[in-house]
Amino acid sequence: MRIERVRLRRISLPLVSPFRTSLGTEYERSALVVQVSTPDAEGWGECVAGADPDYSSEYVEGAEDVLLRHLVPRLLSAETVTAHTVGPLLAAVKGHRMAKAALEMAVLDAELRSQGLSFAAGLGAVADRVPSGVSVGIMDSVPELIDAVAAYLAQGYQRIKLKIEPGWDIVPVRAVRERFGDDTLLQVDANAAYTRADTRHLARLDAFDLLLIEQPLDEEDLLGHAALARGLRTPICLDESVVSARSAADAIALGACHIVNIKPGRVGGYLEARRIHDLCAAAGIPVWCGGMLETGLGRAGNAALAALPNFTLPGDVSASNRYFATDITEPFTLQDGHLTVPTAPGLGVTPIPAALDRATRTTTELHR
Ligand SMILES: CSCC[C@@H](NC(=O)CCC(=O)O)C(=O)O
Ligand SMILES: [Mg+2]
Repeated sequence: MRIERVRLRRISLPLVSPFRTSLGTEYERSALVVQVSTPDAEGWGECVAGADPDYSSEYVEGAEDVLLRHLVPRLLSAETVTAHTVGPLLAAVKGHRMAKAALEMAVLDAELRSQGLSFAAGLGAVADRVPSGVSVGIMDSVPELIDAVAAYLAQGYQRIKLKIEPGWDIVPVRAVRERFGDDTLLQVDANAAYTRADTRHLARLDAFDLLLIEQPLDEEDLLGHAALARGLRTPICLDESVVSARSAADAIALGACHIVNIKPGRVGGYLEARRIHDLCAAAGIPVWCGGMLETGLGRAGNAALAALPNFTLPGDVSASNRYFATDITEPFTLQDGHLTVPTAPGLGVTPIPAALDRATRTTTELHR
């Protein structure tokens, strides 16, 4: 395909409620929407980098800059581009995986739309709906947490993930386990808030029959996670540490994880996400689809990805209203605790122009 034009929209969507993690509190979602125009189809992508470089080194202004000055020009000057050649075309630019992922996602969307193929068909989905888990932030009190979890379970969510940090871990997890019983699927996510010195403290979480403990230590501390895995019964899951198939293979070889949270934006795109899925399947490592508070665009791609065969644990692919009162696409809604995998060509969704305009703060366009 020949890329004629790329349009970047910086958007902002208010969150329905503050989302607090060990990294801080978010009140609105800043993101970048990428629109790629080709003679055959338009393609849409979403950059998941947040407002601040706290989850990873990427942040929305930095992603916008590297897209405009280094990544998009490389695609506009190429004679033809396919989703599979985006990676090699951009390889000379080091890092910036979330920015690259957004561009590859838009090219993949345009390519699949022009072929009349859905993301699900293009990626190899084997299910037409996926179970939805939900991520629950750190709250001001245990009663407030209990009320929030009760509401999510009443909506049908299949799995509860609790954000934890030192000072908010054992007590809230015990309260949720005791209030909602042993059958509730429960896991925690520390966003790297602990250190190797916390092993004995984290081992106290073994009492609560958790599915996993997500990213307890620093993203670069694979040996620390391997040591922690030897000290705990609860499986270790990595998120921030896994940025590519290579890093997934290294983490598995070192015994640093039993489970992997796959996020297409974090690993450089849906194609690398599939490579990680396949590598984990070969190693007997189950995976699930993580979330980065995506709009309906990323949510659509993630629902398709989560339908691949080795995504055997409920992911953070929630309904749109978990975060947004109004999404920029038709909202994803929970049906019996599941999201339906889109079947229309490409992502299967497109932004609603009025909603996209309302969310747009700036628009920048680059042409061939
Ligand atoms: C720092 S908040 C974004 C990253 C976080 N994501 C979630 O907790 C799920 C967010 C979602 O439901 O999209 C994670 O570390 O897994
Ligand atoms: Mg996480």
